[in-house]
Amino acid sequence: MDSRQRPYRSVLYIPGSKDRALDKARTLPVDAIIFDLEDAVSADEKVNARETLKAALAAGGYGERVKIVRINGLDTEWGRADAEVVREMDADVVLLPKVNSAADVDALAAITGDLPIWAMMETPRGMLNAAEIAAHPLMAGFVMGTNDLAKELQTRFRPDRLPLMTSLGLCLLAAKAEGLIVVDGVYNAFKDAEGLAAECAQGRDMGFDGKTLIHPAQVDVTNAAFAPSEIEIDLARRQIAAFEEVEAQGQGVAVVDGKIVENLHVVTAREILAKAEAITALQAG
Ligand SMILES: CC(C)(COP(=O)(O)OP(=O)(O)OC[C@H]1O[C@@H](n2cnc3c(N)ncnc32)[C@H](O)[C@@H]1OP(=O)(O)O)[C@@H](O)C(=O)NCCC(=O)NCCSC(=O)C[C@H](O)C(=O)O
Ligand SMILES: [Mg+2]
Repeated sequence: MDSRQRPYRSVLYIPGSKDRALDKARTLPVDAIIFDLEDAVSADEKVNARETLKAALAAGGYGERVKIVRINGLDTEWGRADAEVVREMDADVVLLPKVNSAADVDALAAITGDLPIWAMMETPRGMLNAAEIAAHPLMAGFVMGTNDLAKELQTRFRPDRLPLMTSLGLCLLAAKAEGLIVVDGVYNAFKDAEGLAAECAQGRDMGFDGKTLIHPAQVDVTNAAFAPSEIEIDLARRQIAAFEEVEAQGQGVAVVDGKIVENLHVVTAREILAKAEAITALQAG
């Protein structure tokens, strides 16, 4: 599957120390999993969690889901050993928390070699350096850490997320400029499906590929929000057909539902259809 079309609608955090959750994830319809060794694991459990997670990944059963391991920061007592163990794990990606600069990414790459790296974008300095972090040759994805960001920026929670908009926008710009995957932060109230749906819709409108999740109850809402809707698929098909018709007559502009359709709109329409097909293929596989 073309990595740009690969769905990342739902990216579920699982504490690396919790056997039941590690097992449950094998049955959940998520596009990717973040196996966490950082904030979801208490200090007392950190060392054991590494071995628990290594064994779970070796046992397999996660199918097509992208396997991302979030290590502790390299400035902590666990980070270096985590990074060394990730090299021996069956992981697709290593996720580095609290990335401040491209130098932080270099330091991880010196341990993990050519394993693709994703960055937690969750510090004020990371926001200011988002472009250089995104441009690192091993960087493949950004994850918004909206809890840490809110803490560092001393913001208040607002349903419209106005206090976080500058940060979300900076990371989206940097990620899109480099062709990275970029997924939105978590919605903490995991029993509030309505609030989650509203935040997913906002994230989708802004251009995020998907959302990070903390509980299985959040999966269906998120998968639906970040998949092309039937209305979008139908419009994309009609736009392509209308454009091909006028193009055959030597013209460059079609009109669909009273709106112009030019070549650039057809590019978007084709991406929507490709994303829908990729989701269908993933669900079938
Ligand atoms: C929030 C939770 C502590 C709730 O756990 P629990 O009380 O066990 O929930 P339930 O009883 O409703 O669970 C039902 C079953 O689902 C499984 N489960 C629960 N959570 C997960 C999960 N995340 N992945 C897979 N499976 C899960 C339970 O084991 C039950 O299974 P079963 O018994 O077999 O039916 C808990 O959901 C949790 O710990 N969530 C993850 C929290 C987490 O990862 N936090 C760190 C990431 S958030 C963050 O750090 C973002 C960023 O850095 C930032 O700064 O913003
Ligand atoms: Mg965080």
